[in-house]
Amino acid sequence: MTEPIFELKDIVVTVNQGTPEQINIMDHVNLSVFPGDFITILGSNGAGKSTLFNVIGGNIPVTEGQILLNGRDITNMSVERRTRFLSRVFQDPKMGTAPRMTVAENLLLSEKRGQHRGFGPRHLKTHMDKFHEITSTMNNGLEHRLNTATGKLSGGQRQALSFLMATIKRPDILLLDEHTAALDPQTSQELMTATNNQITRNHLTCLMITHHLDDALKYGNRLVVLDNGKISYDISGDEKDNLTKEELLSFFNDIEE
Ligand SMILES: Nc1ncnc2c1ncn2[C@@H]1O[C@H](COP(=O)(O)OP(=O)(O)OP(=O)(O)O)[C@@H](O)[C@H]1O
Repeated sequence: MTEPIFELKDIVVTVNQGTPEQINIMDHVNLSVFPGDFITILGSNGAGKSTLFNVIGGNIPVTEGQILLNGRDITNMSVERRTRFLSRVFQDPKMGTAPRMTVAENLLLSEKRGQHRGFGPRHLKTHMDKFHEITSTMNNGLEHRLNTATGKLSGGQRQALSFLMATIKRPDILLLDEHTAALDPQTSQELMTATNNQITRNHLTCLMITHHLDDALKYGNRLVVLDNGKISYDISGDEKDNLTKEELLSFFNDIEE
């Protein structure tokens, strides 16, 4: 049987400890992520979606429980060290890219992450063919803007660039934090299509927070619903493929009761 690439074991995050406002914002969460899983994550406002990503990314410490990467305990590993195997794309197009640097320079920065050498113009030149190839897969004209400052791109192009920067080194885990939410509906759908193509083609392991029920149903092999700091549904395979929007909505009705 395939072993999980990443595991959350009985994770508890308690805030305001020792005060009357003490509360578990992550409440005994167990999640095993398998290689190639593409998990869509839904939950009402305040359900704990960002907390889940912050736990995985090491941005907030856990109060109880264990985090494993390929069976190795990384519970107390720093955010910086986790970036060796983990990439995250945020909702805000301004995050993740340096505005004054060109598209190609931003890509080179990601390509060379963790290295001390290889940022000069000569290095950039040797990478241009590759950068042209990968940007053209996003189907939004980014390949024609390799020498444009990132701050001058459209929001959709900038998010596409953030996505490419996050995946260029093929992370073990990719976290998409509502990465299409700040875009207009059409651009959002175009980026979602390109995202899905990249993930499936490259067999990336990905967790994606979304507020769109349709996207949560359409994409991925697995769907997780969070409620009140707990995982209330975790379905995959045929069960997910056969899930209707009405059934999915009923999960939320259950939640809100
Ligand atoms: N540092 C903190 N101190 C106290 N409460 C917190 C803290 N961080 C998060 N919370 C609370 O934990 C709950 C979960 O928050 P979280 O941001 O993870 O939800 P979310 O599902 O991402 O919501 P949204 O969809 O609104 O972004 C919320 O009730 C939030 O107010």
